[in-house]
Amino acid sequence: MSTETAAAAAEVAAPPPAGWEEARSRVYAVGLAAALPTIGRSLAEADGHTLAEPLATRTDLPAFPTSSVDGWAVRGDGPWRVVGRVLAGQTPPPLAADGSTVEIATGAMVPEGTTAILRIEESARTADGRVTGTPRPVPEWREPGEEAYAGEELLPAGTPVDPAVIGLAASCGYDTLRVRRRPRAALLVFGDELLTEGPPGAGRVRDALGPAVPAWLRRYGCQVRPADVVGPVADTLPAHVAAVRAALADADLVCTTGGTMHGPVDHLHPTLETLGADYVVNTVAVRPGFPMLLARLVGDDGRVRFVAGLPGNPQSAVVALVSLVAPLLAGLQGRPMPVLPQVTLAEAVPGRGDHTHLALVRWDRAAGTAHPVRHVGSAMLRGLAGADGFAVIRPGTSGAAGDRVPLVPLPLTTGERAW
Ligand SMILES: Nc1nc2c(c(=O)[nH]1)N[C@H]1C(S)=C(S)[C@@H](COP(=O)(O)OP(=O)(O)OC[C@H]3O[C@@H](n4cnc5c(N)ncnc54)[C@H](O)[C@@H]3O)O[C@H]1N2
Ligand code: MOO
Repeated sequence: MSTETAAAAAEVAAPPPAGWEEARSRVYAVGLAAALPTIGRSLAEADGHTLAEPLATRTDLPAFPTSSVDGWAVRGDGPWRVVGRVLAGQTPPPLAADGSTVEIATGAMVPEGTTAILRIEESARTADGRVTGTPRPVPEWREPGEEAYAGEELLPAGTPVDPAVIGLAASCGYDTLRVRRRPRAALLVFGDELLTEGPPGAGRVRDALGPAVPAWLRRYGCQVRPADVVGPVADTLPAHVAAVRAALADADLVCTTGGTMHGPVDHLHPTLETLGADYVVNTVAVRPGFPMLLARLVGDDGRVRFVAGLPGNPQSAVVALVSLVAPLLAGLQGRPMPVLPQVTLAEAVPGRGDHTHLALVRWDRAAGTAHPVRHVGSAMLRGLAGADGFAVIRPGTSGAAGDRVPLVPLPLTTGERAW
């Protein structure tokens, strides 16, 4: 069979593209089925991981009755005779007699027998040194279990570990957390036309994905070491096979850029076939980004790894990241499927026939509105650099101003789009 005939036959045999939402759910499900192993991490090293078990408090919170003010812990009616002092960190003896008091510091354990705490600034001393004053009617201490009872589940498994979670875990008595190992990702850049430095010209373009994709992957929780970014890989099948095989040795997810189509030097599909990969998704009915794919490989050790084929057009590669890679990584980390916020279109956005249209927009969070940006060709990155995400225009529809549509946010952190 000639090359042309073989390519034509492959086209005919190719399965239809997956719908965008169907592709996302399928990818999430295979990610969750291959969720990464759980490990113990000290609280200092847990940021960015995912809880593998629910967070349940190890004691009542607070663990003991705790004074919330500086003042006097009193028993019975005043004036009160001072019998001691209790500071934070101490275990006080009981207040045994009516008419007695101990000086107490904020955070100190309230002695048994205390009937009220009088604030220092609302107290006075008699000539013989006794304490007088009127305690406020509301208790000035925190009762054990007021925040949570011992054993109570505070956060479910699958919760991303952030500074607030770390602080809560510490206050509940944890030294380490059971978390999912963070995904290890690698990036292979394909394309002999790519320059890795200097201005583009004379048929050659700058590699825009080698520098950018690792940063996007890190924002989705991946570890990507500098040595995990390789390219441009020579446009030959043996070079592609060797590069993907080497990257798979360590990575849970290998992303590739370019070569997803069936052009004369597009070697990704033959590479996947050579390596015995199964397609989870092979093309998605979305514009831009149609030729994106996700394939799964099971190693001799039973370990499941993934190859995400990002199209070469730079904006399309980012569409593939938000469409396939984000749900895959959520599954691998044991997190819930990302829920897409709803936004109101500030202007009309055209549909793309029977394909989903992902349209770059700036998201005004205060107003809940999405504003289409300019310079959004799939080969362009100018619009992306001023956008917060993609408005989702469903197949067979177009977006009118005022329509409510889902938004796929870019994984930007606070302050990265300050207008
Ligand atoms: N006959 C057809 N040709 C194409 C179709 C089609 O349906 N029929 N689809 C087009 C679409 S849509 C896309 S997207 C691209 C995807 O192609 P590949 O994934 O095979 O990517 P390449 O051909 O390697 O590159 C496409 C384009 O992007 C530039 N590129 C590649 N890598 C980078 C990089 N790292 N940084 C910057 N720019 C990059 C490359 O130079 C090309 O201009 O296929 C269409 N063709
Ligand atoms: O799908 Mo391509 O990604 O439209 O440029």
